[in-house]
Amino acid sequence: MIVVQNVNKIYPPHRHVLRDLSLELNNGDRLILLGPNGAGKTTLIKCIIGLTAPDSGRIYVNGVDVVRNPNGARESIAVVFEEADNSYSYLNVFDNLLYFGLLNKRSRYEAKRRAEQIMAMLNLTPYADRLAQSLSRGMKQKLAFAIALMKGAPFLFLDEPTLGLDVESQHHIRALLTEKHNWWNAVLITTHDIPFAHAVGNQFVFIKDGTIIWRGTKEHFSTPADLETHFLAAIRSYQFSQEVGD
Ligand SMILES: Nc1ncnc2c1ncn2[C@@H]1O[C@H](COP(=O)(O)OP(=O)(O)OP(=O)(O)O)[C@@H](O)[C@H]1O
Repeated sequence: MIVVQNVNKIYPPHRHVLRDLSLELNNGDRLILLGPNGAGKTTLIKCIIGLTAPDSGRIYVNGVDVVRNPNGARESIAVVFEEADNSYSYLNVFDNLLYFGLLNKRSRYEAKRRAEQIMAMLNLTPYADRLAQSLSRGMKQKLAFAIALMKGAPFLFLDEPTLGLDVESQHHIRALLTEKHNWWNAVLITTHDIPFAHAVGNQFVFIKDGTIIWRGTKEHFSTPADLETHFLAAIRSYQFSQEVGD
């Protein structure tokens, strides 16, 4: 379980990016963070994985205090940032996966088995012998996702996972995220892709100006269009109340 309590983040000198933000990520959650550009989604992820420290508030990852022990907390989270390139360009796809499996203290046999499973799930098997440097942008994005899965962490964070992916690759990632398996306990996803969010998410958090303006479950939206309407209405009413308050 991940607990974020009353987190504030201010980039110097006065950029207040997260404002008293609290949320939980529980086992089984596929939590979608939806928010306009600059809302603070990536900053929130960076705070949770200990890449940047909040100015106030607490964050616990399976009981580990992220500010006091960022490395301990990070062990439990696999992250794929937008347009991530975490692969070794001079290794082929399979060797990249094998390498990261061994790095994460798996036996050679286990790392090989997992790499083969992940390649099959993401339709990367035909590319197993291709050097990472020869892959297209979208394929590199899939490889970054596959490498994150090799970590076998209980929490998976994906920042804009469908950006730049073709329709079939998006389909593979969507299927993998919604299939029943025990590869991770919970996933947190930032995206601007409403159909993807609707297909994958079971929990939704709308964020604007570093504040959570709405949270709820998938039951609120029967279609992607419903989700979009609800999201736009939440953003507009928040703007309205801000203006009234000014
Ligand atoms: N290192 C930094 N120093 C100063 N300001 C920053 C820094 N990183 C981000 N910001 C600012 O903080 C705000 C929130 O950025 P963040 O990347 O968290 O938003 P986001 O919701 O992920 O946006 P997007 O949807 O565009 O990816 C933005 O105004 C951004 O310019």
